[in-house]
Amino acid sequence: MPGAVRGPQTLYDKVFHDHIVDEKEDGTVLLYIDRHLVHEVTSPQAFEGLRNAGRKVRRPDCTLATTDHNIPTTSRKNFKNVTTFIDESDSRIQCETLEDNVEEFGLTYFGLGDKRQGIVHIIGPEQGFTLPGTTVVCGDSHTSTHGAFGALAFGIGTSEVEHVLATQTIITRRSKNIKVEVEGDLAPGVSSKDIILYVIGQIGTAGGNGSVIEFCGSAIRGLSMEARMSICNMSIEAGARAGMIAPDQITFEYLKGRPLAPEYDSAEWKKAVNYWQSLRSDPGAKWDEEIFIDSKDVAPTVSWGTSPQDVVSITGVVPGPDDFQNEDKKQACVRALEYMGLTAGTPMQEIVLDKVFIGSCTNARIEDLRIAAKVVEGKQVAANIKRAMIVPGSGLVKRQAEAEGLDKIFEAAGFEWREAGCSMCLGMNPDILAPQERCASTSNRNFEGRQGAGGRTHLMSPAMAAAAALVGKLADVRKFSANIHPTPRGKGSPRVDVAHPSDIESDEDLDKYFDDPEDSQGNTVKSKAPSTVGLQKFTQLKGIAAPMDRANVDTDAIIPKQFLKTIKRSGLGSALFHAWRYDPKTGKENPDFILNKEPYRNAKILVLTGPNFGCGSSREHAPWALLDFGIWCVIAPSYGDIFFNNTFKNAMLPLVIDNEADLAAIAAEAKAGREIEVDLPNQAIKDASGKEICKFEVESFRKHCLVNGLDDIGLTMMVDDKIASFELRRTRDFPWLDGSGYLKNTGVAGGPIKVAARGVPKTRRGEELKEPLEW
Ligand SMILES: CC(C)[C@H](C(=O)O)[C@@H](O)C(=O)O
Ligand code: SF4
Repeated sequence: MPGAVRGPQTLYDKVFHDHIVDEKEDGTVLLYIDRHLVHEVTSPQAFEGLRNAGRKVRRPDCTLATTDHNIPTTSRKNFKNVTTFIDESDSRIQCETLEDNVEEFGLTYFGLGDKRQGIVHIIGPEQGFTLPGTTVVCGDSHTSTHGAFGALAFGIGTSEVEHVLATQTIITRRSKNIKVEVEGDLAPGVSSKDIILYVIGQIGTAGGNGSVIEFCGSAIRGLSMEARMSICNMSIEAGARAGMIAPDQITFEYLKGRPLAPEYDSAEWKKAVNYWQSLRSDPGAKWDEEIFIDSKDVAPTVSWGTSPQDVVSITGVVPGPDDFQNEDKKQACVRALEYMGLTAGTPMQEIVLDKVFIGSCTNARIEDLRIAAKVVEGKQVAANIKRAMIVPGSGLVKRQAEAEGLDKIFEAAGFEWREAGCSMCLGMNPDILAPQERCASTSNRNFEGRQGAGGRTHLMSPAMAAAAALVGKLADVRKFSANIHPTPRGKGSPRVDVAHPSDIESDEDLDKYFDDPEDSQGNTVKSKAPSTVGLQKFTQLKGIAAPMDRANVDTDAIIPKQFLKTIKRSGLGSALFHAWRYDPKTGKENPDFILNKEPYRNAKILVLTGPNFGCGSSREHAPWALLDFGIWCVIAPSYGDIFFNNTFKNAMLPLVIDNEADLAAIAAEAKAGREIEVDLPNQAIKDASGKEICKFEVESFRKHCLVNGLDDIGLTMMVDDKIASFELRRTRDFPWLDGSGYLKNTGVAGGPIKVAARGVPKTRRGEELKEPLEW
C-alpha cells in the first residue's frame, strides 16, 4: 500500500513496494499476492500438502483454476466429463485431481465444459482477473505474460503454490531493474514476437537473470494488449523473473467490461484508473541496466537452434561455430546444429518443414489468429506439410474467431481447427512431433525434445508461421503481398498424420520408470530421496560430484514433459536428464552420459561449468528428480530464477560459484572422481582431505531455514496478524481486488464452483454443469 515518500522509482519498485507485508533486515520480503492462477500440472502436490497439514486456501476469491496442459484439443461436442474424455491415464488423473481439489477447497474453476476454459495466461487477462498494479503468480513460468498490464507477475514452483494457497503471500527478495526501450515504428511484417526474439538474441537467455525487465519506448506504446502480452510472455526466455509494461489508455480500454475488472465508469473504476495511471517509472529512476533497440534493426526473426537465443533474421543463414567467440557457445552451436539436423551456411528460407503449430500462451489470442488468417486466406497449405494446426488460446478466443469466420479460412487452407489448450507447445497431450520432424511454431521454447522427443522447433510469429505453412519451408512473410505459388494439396483437404509418440512416451513406459526402473545391468534403481522433503536439515554434505560442461541446461532437459504427469513428488530420479541419459530407440542407458558412469552414479553434488542451469519452466519436478537421484547440491555460475528458488524449498542447496578459478578447482576434483564437502554452516567447499577450496555466499534467511530444517509455510503463518492487517489496508485502498465476481455469482458465497460430474464420485461431487456460466 502507498507508503512514505521515496526517491524516483521504477514501475517494478512501485508495485513491489505496495505489496510488502513484512521485510527482514537481510532483504527477505513477505510479498502479498493479489491473483493466483492454478493449473493441473503444478498444483496436485500443493493441494496434497495443504490437505496433509489441515490447511485451507486463504483467498479462494483471489484464485482461479483451469485445466490446459494435459487436455486433448479434439472436438468437445460430446464432452461429458474429463474421465470419459481424456484417454491417457496420467493426464486424466491430473485433471481429475484438479477437479477434486477445486471442489474440496471451493475454488473458481473453468473446466472443459466451460467456454471460458483455456491456457491459464490467456484466460486471466481475458476475464479481467489480471489487473494493473497487482501481483500475479502461477505455478508456471509464463506468468510473466500478465506483466503487460503493469502487474508484477511471475512463475513459481509447486512448493510456492502451496505457500500462496495457504497464506496468499510469497517469500522473495527484490529483483534488479532492466529497461528495454524499443523506439520507432515497426517495419511491415514485423510483430511483437519479432521484437522479443530479437531482444533475446541480443541479451541471451541468461541476460535477464535476477531481474525484472520493463519494456518501454514508442514501439511498445504502439502495441495492442495482445502484442504486449507476447513480449512479456517471453521475458522468461530472456532469463527475467518478470516483464512489465506501464498501463496506459490501451490497457484501460482492454479492461473495460471484463467480468472481473471494476465496473466501467463506476466510482471504483475511476479510483482504479487513478491509481493505475500512477504506475509508471519516474524520471530519474535507477536502472541496473538499460538496453536500447532501434525498431529499424528488427526484421521477421526465426530461431535456428535449441535455445530461444539462437535466432536470425529470416533473410539470414544458419550460423556455424565460427560465428561465435566463446568456446561454450561454439560447442553449444555444434550440438544444436546436430540436433536440428542443419548445416551452417544454409539459407533459412531453404529449411523444409513437416508441421506448423499456431498456438500457445505466446501467440494464440484473437489478434494472432486474425493475422495468420489474413496470410493464408484463399491459399493452400503446401503439400509437404503433414499437419498444420490452429489451437486457439481459450474457448472465448475460439468463439470469437468462429464469429469472424476465421475457422473457415483456416480449414479451407488445409489447417486443423482445434479446441483450446497448450497442445503442441509442449506436447503433454497427444499433439506432438515425431522424432526429427521439423515444426514452424508460434510457441516460446525450442529446447531439445520440447514438442516431442527428437522434434525440431523453429520459433516465429503467427504471420511467419502462416507463411511457412503455405510455402512448406521457413518463409519471409513480407513476400506475401506479392503472389506466392505454393504446391497445391491433393483434393484440397488436409492430410492429418497421427502423432507418433516414441516408446518412452507411452503410459506403460512411464509407469515402468515411475515404479522400479532398471539400470543397464537390469538392476532395480531405487529412489534415494527421503519420503518427505522440505524439513530435512542441510548442514554438511560430503560426496561424489558429477561434472557437466554445459551452459543453459533447461528444466525440459532436466526432466522432460512426459514425466510431469504425476501427482506425486517422488519417483522421478530415473527420469532425470532422460533424453541424454537413455537411448531413445532402445531405452538403454547411454554409456557416455556422466551419471551413467562410475563413480558418478552415486553423485550427491552436480557441478556445472556453464551458466544458467535450470532455465525455462517452473516445474519443481526438476529439483524433485535431482533429489530422487540423490543429488542434494548443485554448483554453477548462475541459475534460472525459478529453479533456484525451487531447490531451496526442497532442502537442497544451489550454490553460485562465479569465480572462474574456484569453479575450475571444484570441477577438477569432480572430474578426478574425488569427493568434495559442502559445509553450509561455515559456507565453505572443501576437498576430500578437508582442505578448503573456496568460500561461498548464501542468503542468511535461506541458510537459516536449511540448517534448521524450517518449513516456510509454518513460518509465514506465524505472522498471520501482519497478513490480516495488510488485507484490511488492501480492502480500504484497492477495494476492487477483493472477492472477484465468480464466487458471488454462484450464489454460494465462498462455496465451490460446480464441475462436471464423473461416473465415480471421489469426494463431494457437484451436479453436472449443464450450461457454463455466462458473462
Ligand atoms: C508445466 C509448467 C511447469 C511449464 C512452465 O512452467 O513453463 C509449462 O507451462 C511449460 O511451458 O514448460
Ligand atoms: S508455454 Fe506452452 S505449455 Fe507453458 S503455459 Fe504456455 S502454452 Fe502452456
